[in-house]
Amino acid sequence: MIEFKQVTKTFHSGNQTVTALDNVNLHVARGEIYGVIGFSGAGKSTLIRSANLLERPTSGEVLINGVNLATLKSRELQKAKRNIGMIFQHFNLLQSKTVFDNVATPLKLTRTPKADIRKRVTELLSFVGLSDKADNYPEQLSGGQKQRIGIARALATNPEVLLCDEATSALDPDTTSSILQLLKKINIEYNITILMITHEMSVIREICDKVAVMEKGRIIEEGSVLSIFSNPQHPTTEKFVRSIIPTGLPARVKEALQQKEPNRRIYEVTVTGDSSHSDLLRSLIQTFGIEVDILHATMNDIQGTSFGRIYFDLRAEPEILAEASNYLKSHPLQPKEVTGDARVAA
Ligand SMILES: Nc1ncnc2c1ncn2[C@@H]1O[C@H](COP(=O)(O)OP(=O)(O)OP(=O)(O)O)[C@@H](O)[C@H]1O
Repeated sequence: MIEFKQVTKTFHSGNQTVTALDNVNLHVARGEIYGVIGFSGAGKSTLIRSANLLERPTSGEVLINGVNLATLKSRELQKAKRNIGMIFQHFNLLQSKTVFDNVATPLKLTRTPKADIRKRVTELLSFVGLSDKADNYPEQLSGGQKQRIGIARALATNPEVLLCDEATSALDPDTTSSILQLLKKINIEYNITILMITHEMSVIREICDKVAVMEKGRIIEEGSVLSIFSNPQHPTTEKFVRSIIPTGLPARVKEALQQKEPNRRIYEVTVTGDSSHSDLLRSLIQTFGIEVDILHATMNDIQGTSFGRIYFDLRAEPEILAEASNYLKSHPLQPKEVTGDARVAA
């Protein structure tokens, strides 16, 4: 649906060259909500603005439904752009126009008949829950209401794609949540593909299916939200995950990790929704007659699927521990021995 192929964008200011996008490849499938997260200056805005040609890539191509917008003539380009709605951090509403006229603007530009405009705007205002605000002006609305109007306007031309540029960054947590739920509703009811950029992991956690992490113009990690949250690989990704899910261990567990004893080994296992860690622990006890203790466990929830990390120790004679260790090496849950592991104990 949206495909970035080896996209590079450089800016020149004075005698300096900034590479805002550095050979970016990204694929957003139809119907997905795809989040891109990164710290300030990572290249997120440039990325999302390249999706509708607000920025033209220096090299590489962006395809929407297989079409590279940069190759279209102006008329076709206008038509293609109507298929891509966009909402902004600061809403970008026209202050001198009423709510109704703001939502109607894209339809007036396409010379839609008046009666059709009225029908569509009325429908959209009802969809975003603001039918009673049609005659108000933007300054009479709260931030959340302004964003709802921004969303209604973005949907006016029935787009297949919605781009969200830090759409909730100016809003308080409750309002953020209600706007995110509205975006989810749009995704489900209208089957609109959503590409959003944010610097808040909580936004990704609440509604995205997939996430890409950007740093210095590159995508450093991507995957399903569950896999990124439960098993981040890159230190920057880990930092984002830690920003909403504390991963620190209690002092007593850290202490235990540092003590090496011949009759004891400590393991860490990451579990998600359907993975059965109790089977793993039971089989250790039954097969090896081993003593198993859970030292610490964390559990979290992402869009209804739970995931977490369990630290357990095994106690037995060294030969039995060696056998159990071999068994664990080939176990599908891939428990990792962390006895004396300085990284985990830090
Ligand atoms: N028009 C421009 N001219 C020169 N440099 C630019 C321009 N737009 C972006 N840049 C630079 O490109 C890099 C990426 O910027 P971009 O705005 O895409 O990052 P971002 O991740 O969206 O950051 P933020 O969250 O702060 O908006 C930055 O170093 C920025 O200074």
